[in-house]
Amino acid sequence: MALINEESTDRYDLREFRPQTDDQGAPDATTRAWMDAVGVGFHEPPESDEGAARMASHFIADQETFLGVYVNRPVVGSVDETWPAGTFTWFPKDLSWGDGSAVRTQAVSAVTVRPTERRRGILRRMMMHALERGVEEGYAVASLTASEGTIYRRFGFGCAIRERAVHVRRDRALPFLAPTTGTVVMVTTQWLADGVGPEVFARFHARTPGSMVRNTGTWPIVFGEFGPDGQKAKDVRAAVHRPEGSDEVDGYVTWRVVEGKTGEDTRVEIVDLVYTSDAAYLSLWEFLLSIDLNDVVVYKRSRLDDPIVAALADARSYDVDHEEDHVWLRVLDVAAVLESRPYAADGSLTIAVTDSLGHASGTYRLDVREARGTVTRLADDADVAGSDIALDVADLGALLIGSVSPVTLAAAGLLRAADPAVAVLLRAMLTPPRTPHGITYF
Ligand SMILES: CC(=O)SCCNC(=O)CCNC(=O)[C@H](O)C(C)(C)COP(=O)(O)OP(=O)(O)OC[C@H]1O[C@@H](n2cnc3c(N)ncnc32)[C@H](O)[C@@H]1OP(=O)(O)O
Repeated sequence: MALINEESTDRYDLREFRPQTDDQGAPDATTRAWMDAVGVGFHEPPESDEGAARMASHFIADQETFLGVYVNRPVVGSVDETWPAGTFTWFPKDLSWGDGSAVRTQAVSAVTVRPTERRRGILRRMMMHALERGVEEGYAVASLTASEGTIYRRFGFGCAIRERAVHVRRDRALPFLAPTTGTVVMVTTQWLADGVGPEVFARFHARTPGSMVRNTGTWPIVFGEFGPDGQKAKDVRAAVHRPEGSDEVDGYVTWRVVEGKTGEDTRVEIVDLVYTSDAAYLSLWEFLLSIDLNDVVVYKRSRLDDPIVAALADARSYDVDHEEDHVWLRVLDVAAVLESRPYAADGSLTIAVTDSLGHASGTYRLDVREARGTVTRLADDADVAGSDIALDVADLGALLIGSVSPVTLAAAGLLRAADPAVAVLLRAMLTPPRTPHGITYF
């Protein structure tokens, strides 16, 4: 397809800035224009003034850095006079290794380019700038959740964790094959939001490989304070689980019931399911499946190895509707990220990393003793032929959480192992403390 607008090297101006609000809490003109442009990119209606003020306060709380790409000499009357043609943001976000430790990632979001300016290199320019700034700011890894599956590999991102949208038919699900323990009670969403909910999430995050901390703006949505449309969500309900004989909440669920039209299922849709024990996860599912006057329980953030399948009276009541990529990781500093994660087995191997953008290129030696890794940079270039393992930086990102196996990547032709046993060793070393589960989009 021909470019809609003529190519011109000085057509654009890239600007980096922090979101700002005035005395009344309203976003300043530059911030508001950036937000409106993001809305255009994602086909969302403009925010009300109240919604825009709330969102701007969240961006500031999350320490976001905005990029805007502006059209120089805009045509009179065009939106280019106020809105950037390209938008991009990054901010710090911890990724949990599941043993209580985490690595700070450069989280990337709100990537949009206006349709009239697409495929003219605006995304590439913003990404190059952001990753260079990420290196300057000391990030070992960048992260994102993607709108499409084929955009980000070219920039060195690999899909490190996948997720499933599932539904469970109620009529064949219960009783579970093994009895559950503890108690489930309904609570108000306000009570959860006031402290218990975020506190339970913090414990989930610490013990769950692949969990990412939440944006400030995620909390009001999971507790029904606002729906995705910015209006109060009156239909969100909540329940918590406590272990037998304990006052401490070890899991919660929020959900809404969506009534089916004639001939359609009525659905219990899980909004947020957060657990700090297997018992809590199981009991909350059992509770949801026991709610009368509906046909299915729907969950969009299921992990690949879901224990509910084994627990159900009839495992065929569980169906996967869709599976796709969840969190993508882009290694910026190989030594720092590999030294930040725990390991499940000792071992030593050399790894050659190719990176078309250069940030992670090199040959490295990873030595793991007593669950901690030490990385030595052996060469600036990737010694592909002389190393135990050779792979692209995107595939190193894919391996990081331990959800994707090096043996699988070798079978896919993406990882070269001098000896197949080395891929098996690396798989054992990278085994996460428990099944990775990401439940947070950003
Ligand atoms: C983390 C997030 O925010 S995910 C959200 C991403 N945004 C969206 O999906 C909103 C709708 N889409 C858009 O706004 C734009 O089309 C974008 C942001 C996806 C792409 O912006 P553009 O400025 O057109 O991309 P740009 O011209 O810089 O292209 C860079 C490269 O990506 C490729 N590319 C661009 N868009 C896509 C796409 N949708 N799918 C696959 N490849 C793509 C280009 O072919 C180009 O490849 P090359 O450099 O290897 O030759």
